[in-house]
Amino acid sequence: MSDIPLILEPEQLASLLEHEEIRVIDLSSPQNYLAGHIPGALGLPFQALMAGTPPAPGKLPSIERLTQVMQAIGLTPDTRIVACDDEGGGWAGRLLWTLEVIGHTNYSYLNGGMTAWKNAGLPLTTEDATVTPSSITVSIADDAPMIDAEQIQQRLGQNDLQIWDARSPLEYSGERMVAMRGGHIPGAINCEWTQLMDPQRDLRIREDAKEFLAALGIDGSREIATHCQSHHRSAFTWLVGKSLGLPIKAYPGSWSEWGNLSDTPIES
Ligand SMILES: O=S(=O)([O-])[S-]
Repeated sequence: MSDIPLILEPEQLASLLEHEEIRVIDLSSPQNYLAGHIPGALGLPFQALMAGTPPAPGKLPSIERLTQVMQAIGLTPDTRIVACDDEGGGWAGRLLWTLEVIGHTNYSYLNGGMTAWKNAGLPLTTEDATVTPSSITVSIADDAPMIDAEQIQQRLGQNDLQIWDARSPLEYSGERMVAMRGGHIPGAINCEWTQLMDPQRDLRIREDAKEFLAALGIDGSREIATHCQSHHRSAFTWLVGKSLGLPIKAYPGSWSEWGNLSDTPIES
């Protein structure tokens, strides 16, 4: 299973579905999942992956809760997780980022998610998937791709960290306020997450993503920290950066933390 690419096309996944180690996890809305999913795919509500508590609901849940979630999806070290969703990769990215955080790098993303799967005319089922829970224990990897507010503050001005803000231009400028304070982290580059999806190719990752990002100044010459409001949109931008081989981490506290602290530096 080790030769399966990170970014998997629908036809490639279709040919792998019979393999025991493959586990497709669908983070589509519950309605969309129930209406039809990939045979054998298990539905996972995104809330399972978020702390969910104010002011920064996008932080990681407790390690106990993460362990329960990973056991419930039957994760073992040999399980190849393939994540998909119905929105172009935000929640699927959040699952894959979480797996990377716990050191489980055996995963793929279904490129274009359920949009691409359905438009390829591949089979759907409404039958519930059954999974035998595992007894895996989970811990945070030493090299987890995570950065916190304090670490970002320490590195501001050192010129070795590039902030990639995946929110909308209005959130970035501060005209749209969804925290106590509006604006962006000083020096952050704004590249809204959906710009990395190709609507002409069923929301697959755009083929020129590397050049597109480099033209904006996100070229991997510095370590990248990506964030949004609650590390949902930025889970997709993390995944895109990862798929391009860029040195990228995510800031799960995101703007819901940074913009609600009174002493963090802000540009608007
Ligand atoms: O986390 S979020 O910015 O998508 S609300």
